[in-house]
Amino acid sequence: MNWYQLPQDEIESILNSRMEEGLSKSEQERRLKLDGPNQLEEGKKQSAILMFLAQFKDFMVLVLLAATLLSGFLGEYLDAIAIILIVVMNGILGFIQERKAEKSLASLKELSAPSAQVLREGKWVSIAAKDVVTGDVIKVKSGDRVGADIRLLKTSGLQIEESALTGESVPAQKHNNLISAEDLNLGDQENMAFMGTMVTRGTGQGIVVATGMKTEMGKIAHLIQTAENIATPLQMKLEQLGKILIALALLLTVLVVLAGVMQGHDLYSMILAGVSLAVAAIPEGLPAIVTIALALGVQKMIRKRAIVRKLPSVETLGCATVICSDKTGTLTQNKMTVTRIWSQGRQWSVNEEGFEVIGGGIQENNKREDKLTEVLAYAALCNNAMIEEGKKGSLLEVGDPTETALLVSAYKAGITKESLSEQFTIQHEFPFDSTRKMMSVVVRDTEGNQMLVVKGAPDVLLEKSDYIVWDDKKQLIKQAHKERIKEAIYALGSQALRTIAVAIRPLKEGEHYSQASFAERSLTFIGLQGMMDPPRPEVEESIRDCQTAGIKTVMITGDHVVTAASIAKKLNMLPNGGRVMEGAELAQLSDDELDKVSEDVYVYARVSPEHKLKIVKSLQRRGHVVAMTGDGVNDAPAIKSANIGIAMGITGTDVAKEASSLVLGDDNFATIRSAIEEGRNIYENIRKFIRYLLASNVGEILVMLFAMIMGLPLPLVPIQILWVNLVTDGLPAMALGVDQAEEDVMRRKPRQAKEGVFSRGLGWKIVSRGFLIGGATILAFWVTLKENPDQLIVAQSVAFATLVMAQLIHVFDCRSERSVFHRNPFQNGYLVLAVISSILLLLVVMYVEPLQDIFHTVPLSIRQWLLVLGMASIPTFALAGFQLFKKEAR
Ligand SMILES: Nc1ncnc2c1ncn2[C@@H]1O[C@H](COP(=O)(O)OP(=O)(O)OP(=O)(O)O)[C@@H](O)[C@H]1O
Ligand SMILES: [Ca+2]
Repeated sequence: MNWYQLPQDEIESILNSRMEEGLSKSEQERRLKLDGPNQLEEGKKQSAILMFLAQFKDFMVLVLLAATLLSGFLGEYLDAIAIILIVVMNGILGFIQERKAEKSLASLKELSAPSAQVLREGKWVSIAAKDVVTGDVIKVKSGDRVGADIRLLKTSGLQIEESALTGESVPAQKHNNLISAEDLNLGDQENMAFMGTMVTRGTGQGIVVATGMKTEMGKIAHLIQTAENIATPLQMKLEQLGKILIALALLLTVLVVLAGVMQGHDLYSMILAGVSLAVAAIPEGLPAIVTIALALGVQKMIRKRAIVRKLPSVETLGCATVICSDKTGTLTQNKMTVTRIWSQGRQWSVNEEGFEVIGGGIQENNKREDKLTEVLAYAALCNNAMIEEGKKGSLLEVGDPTETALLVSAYKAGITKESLSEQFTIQHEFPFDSTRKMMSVVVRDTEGNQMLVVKGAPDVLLEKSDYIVWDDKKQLIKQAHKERIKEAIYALGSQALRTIAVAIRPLKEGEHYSQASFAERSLTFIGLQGMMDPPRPEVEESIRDCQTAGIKTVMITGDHVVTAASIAKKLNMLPNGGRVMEGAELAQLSDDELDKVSEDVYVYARVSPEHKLKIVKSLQRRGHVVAMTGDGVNDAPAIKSANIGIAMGITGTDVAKEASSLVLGDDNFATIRSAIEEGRNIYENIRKFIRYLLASNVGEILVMLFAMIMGLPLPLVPIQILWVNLVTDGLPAMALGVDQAEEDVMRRKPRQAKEGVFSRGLGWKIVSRGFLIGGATILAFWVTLKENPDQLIVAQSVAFATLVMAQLIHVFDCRSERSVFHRNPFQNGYLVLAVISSILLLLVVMYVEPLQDIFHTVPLSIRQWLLVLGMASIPTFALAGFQLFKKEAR
């Protein structure tokens, strides 16, 4: 038996569910326990223990452990145990960092989980797709990803793209009829919808027949294991860089060992020191900290309602040079109110009380004219929204704001859907789509006359009109009429009003069309309604911020040119000399022609979603990094090709969201701005700790190298090197990863997408500060050794303290691209805490007696501490002070 061969009643009885009712909440919960969640199983995750052990698989760590064991056998128990402890602690630190990174990534995935519409005891509710069970009555619409296997029992123009299952990329037409054939393959089961496929058109309802791994998708799921967590470009660059750094660190270490042996140090202690140095100098923590910085930044973005779906886009965000944004709902509030009505050359203004003729001066409040009634009634008839009288005379509105606005204007004249339904029954609907820019219904009145009622974009409707009602008579439309209508459209549009026109066509008995393009022609033009959609208050400032940040903002809208341009002006998006281009013109231009002008266009009006792709491509050819918003199925290609594809969280379809790398939880333009700011900041933070970590490592290596070259004894013992690495690489580096943005991040030009890790002077800063850290430390060591020639341990303690303090001071310098004097050092509380605890740990190993033995330290005198602090300040303040001096001198 196959589901597609069964009639509705049999399916209902097998699954114990009814199409009109759906399941109850308790029944759904029971079945969910029985069948398990409606999810495809993911590949096995690495267990915690394995992840912990993986921290030690590093080659140099193994060498260190081996060398330590050797020294243990040779009787240096204390040293051996201490080294092993530090290595283990290093492993724990790495483990915690990696775990945290993974957890944050997992919670990100959760956020973008899809939902489903199901019937619960007769009421439609939205639930998480993973809670859907067999027997659930479920509904899908254009733009949805199907959440389970469904036997379709009601469909309306439903088309589903099933390439994920069948390989067929042309959408399949679906219906709800019984199919009797045996052994149909999935592609031919036209009354079924399968999990993971995409609805490209129409709507459908049905009963869920399989969930989770039992679905057709589940059966092949092992073939398509999700390969998520792609590394970001920066992570990949760092991985390459990591290899170079390892090689470099090893090379320098070998150099240190060789120089030491040549200077007469004994081979064994040099090797142990060398291996410790290599372990310390290899920045093994870098990838994990990068991930943490990315993940924490992303969580911060979520709090600002920007949900990142693809981690790499966090980096790209900071490089954006153009934002192409929808108008309605993103730049404006999508709260529509009809304020003007035009019909037969007469205009009314609409306010709370009612209608008022403009220009004529005659108050006709509450006295309805037929011309007015027709425009209002037809717009309410061809309408999918609903309004209900709520408490205290307020109106509850459900549906598309454009449509509720039309219901409200009709309501003000006493026309409601209920009163209309006494007169008309709706027989068929051609739903609205942004390409046709209109919607129509076929209605029959009480006398049995059929007619088509259309509402939509006025300029488009006018093109399709052969007649007009003028002087209350239907007549052929003349040029003069058209001029009057165009004037009216222009007048409404320049007041930033969105315009909707209404038209009709009487149908002959039995005349019926299955396609909108045949039905919507030879119309009779009735009138216009103009509605206000105020700009979102925060948008103007965000647009200004973007301009200061070197980012161009472009409006792309399906709305009329004049309306679009006048809103763009209000928002300061349209500079003097900036161009406004219409979709029709855009469609005519070749790619080359468009490239010549796309730089100057700030508003694209009356565009179809398909045009967005053309705009993205052109801007990209001009070298732009493009952020592009969208919500519908046909926005998906543009969202995908944009460098940063942005989907609307509220109005967006599953398809758009899946194509996107960023979802706006509130559909608000201001959120894009915040995301870009955060994206820039995350990248800067990553640069900050790369700079800090690498400069520290360069310093560590150079101390040893200088000592060997100068023929001095070892300035640091292995355990000290390892300790420095553990303490300074851990907390302070992580605290830099969550540092506050510099005040001027949004006043800089966008970063070049191709820029290298070390660009903008970072490489120089690392080398110069590392050199100074190494130099200052060796100087402190040398001075102390001169004073106490036979007390190496004192000089080593001074070197140890100097190296640590130099790094802990330098960490504050890393917070700014300019210099340490530009920022308040106490602003980042985490960093202050990290530094204080590191200093305490330093004091502990220097002043707690049993630890002194292990760490080869002795307490220092005040004079020696002054030396330590003086030397440790040099790397940070010398250059910064010099620069400050230079600036002041200028
Ligand atoms: N529900 C509807 N029924 C009929 N016509 C509509 C409806 N919604 C919008 N229109 C008309 O179609 C035009 C294009 O609408 P579309 O949804 O493509 O873009 P938009 O909402 O105006 O702007 P944006 O693209 O910025 O969201 C509108 O200007 C309006 O005239
Ligand atoms: Ca280090």
